[in-house]
Amino acid sequence: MSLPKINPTETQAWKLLEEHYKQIQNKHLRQWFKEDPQRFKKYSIHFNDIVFDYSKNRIEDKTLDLLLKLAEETKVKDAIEKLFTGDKINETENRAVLHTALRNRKNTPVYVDGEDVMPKINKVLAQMEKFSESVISGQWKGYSGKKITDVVNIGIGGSDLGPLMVVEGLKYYKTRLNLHFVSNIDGTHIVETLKQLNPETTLFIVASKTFTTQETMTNAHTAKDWFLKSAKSELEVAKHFVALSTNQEAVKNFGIDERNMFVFWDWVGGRYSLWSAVGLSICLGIGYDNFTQLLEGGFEADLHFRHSDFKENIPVILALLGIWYNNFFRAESVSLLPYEQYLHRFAAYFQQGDMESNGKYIDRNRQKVNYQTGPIIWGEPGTNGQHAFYQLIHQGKKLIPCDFFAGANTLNKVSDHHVKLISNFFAQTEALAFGKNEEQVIAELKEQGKTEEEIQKLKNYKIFEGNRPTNSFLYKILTPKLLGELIALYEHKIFVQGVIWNIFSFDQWGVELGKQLANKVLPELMDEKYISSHDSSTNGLINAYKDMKD
Ligand SMILES: O=P(O)(O)OC[C@H]1O[C@H](O)[C@H](O)[C@@H](O)[C@@H]1O
Repeated sequence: MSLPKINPTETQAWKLLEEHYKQIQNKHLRQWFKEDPQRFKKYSIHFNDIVFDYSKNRIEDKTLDLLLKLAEETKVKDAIEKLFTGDKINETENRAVLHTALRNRKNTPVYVDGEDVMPKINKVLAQMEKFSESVISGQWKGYSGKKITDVVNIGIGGSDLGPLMVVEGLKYYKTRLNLHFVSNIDGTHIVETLKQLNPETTLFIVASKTFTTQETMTNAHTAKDWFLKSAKSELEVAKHFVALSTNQEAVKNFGIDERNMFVFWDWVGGRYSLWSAVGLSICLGIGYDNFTQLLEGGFEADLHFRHSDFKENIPVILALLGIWYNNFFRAESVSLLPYEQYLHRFAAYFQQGDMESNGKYIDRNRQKVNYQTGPIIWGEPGTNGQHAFYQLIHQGKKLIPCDFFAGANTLNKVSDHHVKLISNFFAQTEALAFGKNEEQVIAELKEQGKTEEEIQKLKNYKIFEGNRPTNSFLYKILTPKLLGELIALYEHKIFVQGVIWNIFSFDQWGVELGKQLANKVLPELMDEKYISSHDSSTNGLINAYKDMKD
């Protein structure tokens, strides 16, 4: 059974939301907060150690009722069950979507084509535990008998961004190993990484779901050549190279011992794979126990998502608010702003998670949609962003809904840094919502002793309209479990939006054309002959390249 194929704009809820939007589009958050002092209580959800406050959104009870009705009419509840029970909801690739099974800590059976996948998941987890413990403890030795000190994960996209974000995010829990990530085909990436490393003490993880990705294969070969220059014998490769993949044949052909292969399956999407064998670099970076805590967090968020009433359901509410701004206010982007330096790759990770999942214009009926789908995701950690792009969020012409994240406690207590950090977080969401009106600006300028003329000259520039919506995630402290929760909540937000937009969130055909054309262009760059087989711009650039290169 597949997902329903309902055009959301044809639902009754959508039409009512359009009407409702017209009525409230100019209403100010100041007004809403004045009318209802209970807004925070009403529009916030507590889940484990997280307080999720969505009261600073341009909504009222009716908005939420209609959005929930939209979820009902587009059959989100059924879709959630299909996701968790191994239905082949990735229809264009005829695959189930079961990253949730990878973190199913209760171990209840999950079936794909009649087979319970839990035993094989557990087998790989046990392999990951044993391997990571032996490398961390130093029992695993390199070819010259030394302990491993550095681990290089070679992968790209989902085989890079997830583990990189988590290893950075949980650096506080670091093991003695130093983790490095090489993704780019630009040789600079691997060259600069290898410069710091000793082949005798370096372990390479080649992470690729397909084991055919150009970047990863090229980097893996370069790493192997570099290693063999010092190790001299192919036999030593087994001590320094492991593979994470679904493609056993290609791993063997690369020369990696099958015992050093950690498998996963076609029902794990690349951008959802950090919970699978792709998490091996996480196990090495923060230890297996912490990795299981991350899984535990993901699992608890899954239970919350699957079983909570939609009114209390963080991913569902996040998704509906996103649709409210994306499709009715016509906002084009969402900014993710962690006030937590460790989460500096969080937005980059969800750029792939969200934009590769929902950046689509063909619906589940194979037709072009007549409404907006996935937003642009971007962001940087606070407070850096405040000194860079917040000007546009506060006073620009574009509406940019923002999600803020911060811990009530820090892992690095140093003088009064944390309390200052947090004061900025609270202040920003307050400023965005309520702004500063003309009266306040004039009073402020008067107090500064400005003349009437000076006040007239300056005042318009100093007014903040406000009414900029934000969500806030305040959590107790950043732990592996907390990060697992946050990631899974956002994964499910993406899922719910894809269901409502009637698109297929788990394929990524849009990345193919560029790859195909690059393969066509590559041989054309190999000689000096000018080419004329493309359009004039592409020909011009290729021929200019031929003139310019040494
Ligand atoms: O893990 P791999 O098979 O090497 O794929 C790496 C990446 O390749 C492609 O560009 C896909 O769009 C991504 O979803 C994927 O994560």
